Amino acid sequence: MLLVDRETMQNIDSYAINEIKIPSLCLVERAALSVMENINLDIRHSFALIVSCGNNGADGLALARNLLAISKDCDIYIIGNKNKASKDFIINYNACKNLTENIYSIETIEDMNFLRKNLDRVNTIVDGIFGTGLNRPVSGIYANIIDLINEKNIYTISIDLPSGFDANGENNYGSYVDSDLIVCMQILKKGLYEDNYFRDKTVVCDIGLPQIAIEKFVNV
Ligand SMILES: NC(=O)C1=CN([C@@H]2O[C@H](COP(=O)(O)OP(=O)(O)OC[C@H]3O[C@@H](n4cnc5c(N)ncnc54)[C@H](O)[C@@H]3O)[C@@H](O)[C@H]2O)[C@@H](O)CC1
Ligand SMILES: [K+]
Repeated sequence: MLLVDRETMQNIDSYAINEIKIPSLCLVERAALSVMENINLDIRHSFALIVSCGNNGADGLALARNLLAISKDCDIYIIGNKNKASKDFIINYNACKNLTENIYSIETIEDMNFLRKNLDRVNTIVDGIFGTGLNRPVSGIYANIIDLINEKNIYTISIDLPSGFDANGENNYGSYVDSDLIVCMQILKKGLYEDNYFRDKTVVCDIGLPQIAIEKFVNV
């Protein structure tokens, strides 16, 4: 079984994008579609997509765009500073803005209260807060939102990793999303494999990272 730690996955992503010149946006789109393929769209009609402004969030917004395209009910909640967002995030954010008015920034206690109330109207949460970019324990509003997701007991799909959970499985990062399903991109992360609880809830999906990029950093 092929496993990677955070640094190796970041090296593979970066080699594929910067050396092989695969557009990052294409990988994000594949990531989003691979999550979509793992959603039972016959029973899941209402979604809360909770994202921060990195590429895990870009995957989440690309998924929102694709769900909106088939007229699914989507509320999008953004945490963090959009001025520092990744370019793939911004591209998908701009498209989402033209597809729905239900996009909310979560910054204040009032925003949190709104989120707490509004989450009750959906039957599915998509967690696009952190993936392999997580490099320190979550705190502040990020921890509060993760705790709220867990409190709600709504079916929750995490993109790549449960947000707050360490890809390397080495550090106890405090709060992390108690996901029902994790759609892990391309290669299983070591931390998920080593965690009995999450391993059984994880599916790994190909997003088009080429074998030569993988073999450069992993003994296959
Ligand atoms: N272009 C790429 O590199 C691709 C990335 N993909 C997705 O993007 C994810 C990685 O994206 P990013 O590297 O942008 O990072 P993330 O989106 O995982 O995290 C966003 C940013 O949060 C910050 N951060 C880390 N720990 C934090 C904490 N505790 N509190 C607050 N902020 C914190 C970091 O600056 C990090 O860059 C993957 O897990 C995957 O879902 C895939 O879509 C494939 C392509
Ligand atoms: K996530």
